Amino acid sequence: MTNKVTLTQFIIEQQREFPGTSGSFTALLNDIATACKKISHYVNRGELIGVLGSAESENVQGEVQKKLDIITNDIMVSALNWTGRLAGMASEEIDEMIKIPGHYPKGKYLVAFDPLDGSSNIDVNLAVGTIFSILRSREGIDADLQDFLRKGEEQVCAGFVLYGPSTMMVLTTGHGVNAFTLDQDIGEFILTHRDMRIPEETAEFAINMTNQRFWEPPVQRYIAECLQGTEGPLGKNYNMRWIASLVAEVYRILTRGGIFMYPLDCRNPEKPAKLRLMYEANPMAFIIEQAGGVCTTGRERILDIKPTDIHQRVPLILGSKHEVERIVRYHQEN
Ligand SMILES: O=P(O)(O)OC[C@H]1O[C@](O)(COP(=O)(O)O)[C@@H](O)[C@@H]1O
Ligand SMILES: [Mg+2]
Ligand SMILES: [Mg+2]
Repeated sequence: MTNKVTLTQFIIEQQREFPGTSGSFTALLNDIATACKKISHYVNRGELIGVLGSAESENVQGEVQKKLDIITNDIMVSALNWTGRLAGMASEEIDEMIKIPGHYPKGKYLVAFDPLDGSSNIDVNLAVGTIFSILRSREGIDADLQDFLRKGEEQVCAGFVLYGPSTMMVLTTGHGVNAFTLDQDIGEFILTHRDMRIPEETAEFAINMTNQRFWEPPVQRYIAECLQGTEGPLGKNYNMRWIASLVAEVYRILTRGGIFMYPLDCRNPEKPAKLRLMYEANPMAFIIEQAGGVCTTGRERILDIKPTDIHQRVPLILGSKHEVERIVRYHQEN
């Protein structure tokens, strides 16, 4: 690769299109990239440094935390809270909104993040990731909950880092989707995938089939039709994947198309969905739409949802345009 473009160079180039930008956004992205490089180090070393396994504690979601859920959360918080670029943070692993300590300056951005996505995979050495969503806030003032509870439509940036065979950052600032591969030799994220586009057609779906009996009729119908293959109304044979890691599923869909579903289910009326709006669904929806895909609950565009809680859960259906639109139609017909 002749001319290696680093993440910093790429963002500065993009920012040049907006006269008057202060550079604090570029600096914030570099802070996040530095934190994720550190996380990549920990994830890569695993039991060599004794970080695998359970932490025997529960998070606000009622999930037993992995040691790395806590370690990656601390890495993100300590990389971001002192920089003067943030007015507040929110994390999957912390109950309340995270305030910037009093003695640090307050900035004009908010970051909501899932420090370790796909955490059930970490002990079995499968792909995991970090997901982040950036919103603007009132500069120099401690953010409050209302500053956070804004539609995904208002995000200024969304991204995720995939810790897979290679470590990659996927990013959008509302001008398309680009991916960067971490060059471990120089410790830089290098632009390797420019302007990623999701194919509109697909014959590959991802869903946790073991939840089938809890799904609503539109999803039951769609999956039944996929399984009928060429003999069925969809007239083509489908393939199935389930990695149990949202970041890995979304990266696959960005690369070769597909549809991912964690739909509404009737198992527990208190918890009708699994994935979280602020730091899973919203950032992925921004990325998917910027790459030409569609992202919905089945009934509502994810980016139009007005959040009511930092840890709110939503049904999530995303991917190739024509396939997701079919499922939205099935919900309307139902
Ligand atoms: O274990 P299940 O039900 O298959 O769910 C897998 C899903 O849960 C998640 O692991 C939830 O994310 P966390 O690991 O951050 O809690 C997603 O990445 C993944 O898509
Ligand atoms: Mg997650
Ligand atoms: Mg997580």
